[in-house]
Amino acid sequence: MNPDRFKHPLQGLFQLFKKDRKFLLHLIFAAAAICICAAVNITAVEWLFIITAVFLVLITETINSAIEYTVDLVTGDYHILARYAKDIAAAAVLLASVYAVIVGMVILIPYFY
Ligand SMILES: Nc1ncnc2c1ncn2[C@@H]1O[C@H](COP(=O)(O)OP(=O)(O)OP(=O)(O)O)[C@@H](O)[C@H]1O
Repeated sequence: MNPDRFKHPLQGLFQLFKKDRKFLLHLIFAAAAICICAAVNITAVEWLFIITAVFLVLITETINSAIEYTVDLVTGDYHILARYAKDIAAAAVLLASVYAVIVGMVILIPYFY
């Protein structure tokens, strides 16, 4: 098995931790959500939804960062297509985050009322 198969993705994650504060922020929110879910003892199916939501946000943020690097590599100056590409990539993160908030609310609110 090629060791680079893991080496390069792990280097990518390291770069994300180093340069992308939003990725770290998402991780902190995810950790907080997971602690609350563990405290109220949610069901296995509910865990699946929470974990899916967490990974969806992290994956979209990862792809968003890759798109930002690629756009910056290709365009030095302002370009409307660069703006569209970055804004649309950011929109993917926003949609995933909205999904995560909805899932969190639907699952957690009943535990508090
Ligand atoms: N080369 C460019 N040409 C036109 N608009 C750009 C360009 N680079 C960035 N922008 C605009 O500025 C915004 C912020 O871009 P930036 O590269 O700073 O990413 P960011 O602040 O890390 O964004 P995100 O919140 O999506 O991670 C983009 O969403 C886009 O609207």
